[in-house]
Amino acid sequence: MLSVHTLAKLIDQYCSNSDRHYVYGTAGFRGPAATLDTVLFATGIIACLRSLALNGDVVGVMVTASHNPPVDNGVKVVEPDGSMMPELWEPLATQLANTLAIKGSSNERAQATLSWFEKELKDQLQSANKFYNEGVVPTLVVARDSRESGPKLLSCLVAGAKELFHAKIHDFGLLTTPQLHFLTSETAKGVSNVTELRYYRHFLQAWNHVAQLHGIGDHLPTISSLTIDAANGIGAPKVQELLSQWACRGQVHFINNKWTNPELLNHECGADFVKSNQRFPLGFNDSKGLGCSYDGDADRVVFYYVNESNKFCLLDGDRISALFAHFFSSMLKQAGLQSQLSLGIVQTAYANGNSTEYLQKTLQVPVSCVKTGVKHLHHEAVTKYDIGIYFEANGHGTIIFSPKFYKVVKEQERSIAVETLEAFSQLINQTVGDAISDMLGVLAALSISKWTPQHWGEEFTDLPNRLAKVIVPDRSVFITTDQERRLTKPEGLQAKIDETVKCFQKGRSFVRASGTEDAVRVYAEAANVEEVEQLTKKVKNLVMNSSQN
Ligand SMILES: CC(=O)N[C@H]1[C@@H](OP(=O)(O)O)O[C@H](CO)[C@@H](O)[C@@H]1O
Ligand SMILES: [Mg+2]
Repeated sequence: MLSVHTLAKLIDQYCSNSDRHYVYGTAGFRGPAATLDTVLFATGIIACLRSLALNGDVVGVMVTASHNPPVDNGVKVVEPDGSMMPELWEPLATQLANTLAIKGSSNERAQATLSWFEKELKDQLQSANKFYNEGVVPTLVVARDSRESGPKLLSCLVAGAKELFHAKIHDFGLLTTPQLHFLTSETAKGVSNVTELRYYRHFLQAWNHVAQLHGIGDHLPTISSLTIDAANGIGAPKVQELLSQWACRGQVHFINNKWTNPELLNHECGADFVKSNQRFPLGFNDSKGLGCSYDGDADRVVFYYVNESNKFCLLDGDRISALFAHFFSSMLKQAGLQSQLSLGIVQTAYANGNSTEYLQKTLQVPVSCVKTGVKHLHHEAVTKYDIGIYFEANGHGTIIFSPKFYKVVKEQERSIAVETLEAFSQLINQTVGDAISDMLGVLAALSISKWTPQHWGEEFTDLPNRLAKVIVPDRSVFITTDQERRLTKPEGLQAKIDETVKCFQKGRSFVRASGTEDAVRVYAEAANVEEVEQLTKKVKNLVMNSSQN
């Protein structure tokens, strides 16, 4: 398919990083930007092979490291329908990046890569090979977040895809991650000349529809103001663009919107900072209104407000699930569809125990627990429910509506509730969690339910909880089962955790290796703050001791 000489030349030019080990994990490849050019080159090839395996269908590529520090970057590949690249392909991406990065001359690296192609293209990638030989050209849509390293890294990806595959590439420039997912899927549907404007038009139209059904004019009825913290990331100009046409824009303040200053990205602001530190982002001073924080690529959102006792109250992913669960069960009842359409929530083990109890006992909505990582939540929501609501506690999530949902709703006699269900399925970006679209969804649900932020926050009380990290010599020895809630290895550790947890009221704790950081995570919750601190400390010690043995 290509000569050693050509590939070696490209390696010389675009793959300065070698003698490293890379893994395509939960969030694609991630790491310090200076170590990633080979990875980006490899990802260009993988994206092209994926497109070829789909007979030239559109594959998306997003260059971002989300909430990570500004010096990091990363990349992930998106399917034509806007979902993540299938898990089966992840090891291929890992192998290719590591083959291109072997220690050796560019000729040796090129040789190794070509042998890998020979071997792999004969097995898993047969269809890609077939279409390649038939002259099919891969199609990619690409974009990046606001990081300084983005343009250079993207050029490595584009070089590989163009020189080796003559790929057709539509470069959208700067986008949020969910915009890229959405526009990939629109392009794949065959819409011609897809531009960024399509995204804004779609979500504004959906908002206007919901607003008109419920008489929401230019003022959100249950909040006095909305402060948006865009983590100094790419979400800032994008949400500003969308909201410039929004009827309720008069109520909005922006903070941390200095996206052109890359050093400020995620610095003391953004969804991850707010959720991890349980405090306001820098610059927040709206004690009467509702605050919301996006992460660096605007695929996560959390909300917060100040209560009467002047206390910071976080409304995280679990709360967003709870709000939507309440809203949709009520709409289904009003539409008389509760027995025809199934509604369910998908959480991970990190969901607060009281949120699960509220969903199951108070709202009587089924809850599934799956492994960490959006792809697992997404899969469960798609396969199990007609309206599948999924949010990680950190604010990443969306709602998925099944084909049956659309069929049933279409056949239904028109009513406000039926039309609201329909309009909401447009207001939510179903391809992936989207801070901007989720924010509009939350504001609509609050307005329609007549819930103030306080009301939302007081539906249930979170159990005190802690999320801690332990650095161990080798995190791969921590093997889990039962949706990551229990350890099977290191041997004996789970029994010790169980013994410890028993001593705490409402105690729960679990340990798992992070998929995105070189660390083991320890989660604990208990009836009060003192107990949760103690429980966390004890379990952390157990983890540390098990690693020393
Ligand atoms: C506890 C936690 O927040 N874990 C995060 C984090 O995964 P880890 O595998 O825990 O590192 O990054 C993922 C990707 O962004 C996100 O999906 C997930 O929720
Ligand atoms: Mg993100």
